[in-house]
Amino acid sequence: DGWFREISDMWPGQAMTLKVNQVLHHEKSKYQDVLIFESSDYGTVLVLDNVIQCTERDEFSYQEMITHLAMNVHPDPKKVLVIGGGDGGVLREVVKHPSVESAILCDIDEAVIRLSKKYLPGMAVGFQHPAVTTFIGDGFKFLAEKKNEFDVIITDSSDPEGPAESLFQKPYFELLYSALKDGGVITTQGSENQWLHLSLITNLKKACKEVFPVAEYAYTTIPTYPSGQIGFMVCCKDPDRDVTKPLRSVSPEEEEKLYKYYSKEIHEAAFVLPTFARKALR
Ligand SMILES: NCCCN[C@H]1CC[C@H](NCCCN)CC1
Repeated sequence: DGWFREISDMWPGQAMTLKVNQVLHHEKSKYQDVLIFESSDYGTVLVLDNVIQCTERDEFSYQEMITHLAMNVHPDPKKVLVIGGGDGGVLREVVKHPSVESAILCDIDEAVIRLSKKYLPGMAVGFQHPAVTTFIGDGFKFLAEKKNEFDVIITDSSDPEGPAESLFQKPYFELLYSALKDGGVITTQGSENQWLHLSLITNLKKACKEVFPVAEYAYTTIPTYPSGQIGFMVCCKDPDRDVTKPLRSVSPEEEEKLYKYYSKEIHEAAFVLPTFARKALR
């Protein structure tokens, strides 16, 4: 009947539905089902294994926050790694920082990169920057060979059910820790939000705290993710770093040129949780 329904046991009894004007592409890649459709009101939509990954209308919320919550709490990020992120949106945000000399992306599925370049040019623009290098492969294996190499690592993955499952467990956070230089920062999509599976976030934060001295949970509002928001873990190797406040910021005028969602006020507000969530994540 012309509607896409995001039904999943990860968010029982609820489902975002988007009106479909036209299916643009649908294929089974080596790893997942890839669907791209033109929606009536959210622009082009990328769906993997029936889970909404991003829509043109609201992707900036997620891409900006998962990137700048990390980049702006590092004093001078030169070398950045993105695990996942095959649609290019996070890369687009990373290269907004003049300090970046090298931005490397490792995504397991070439289909996501290929199809994003064709159907999501506003995000895939990130691949065009001269500082960007792209690898196709398993981020877990890629990281295992990297020691003391990156200032910031952003894990922009799909959800725990599917090819990204290993990116939500403690061994992965240990790999991240050893791939980071001193003072390095990571962000990872928090797999759920405070309205859904608070226990998942509690476990994720516990796993992060066993590896990183600093691990804080932040969230952003985004209409097309379940319950209209998504959380992030923000972790740092430096025990004295307060990740809830940006180390670097630009003027409000400059912010309005650089960002559509992020600001230094939003950075701090993102870590302020409602009482029920604050108690659960203590
Ligand atoms: N660059 C955008 C990729 C988006 N990554 C994820 C896609 C799935 C989405 N599920 C939200 C449902 C709760 N897990 C979280 C972000």
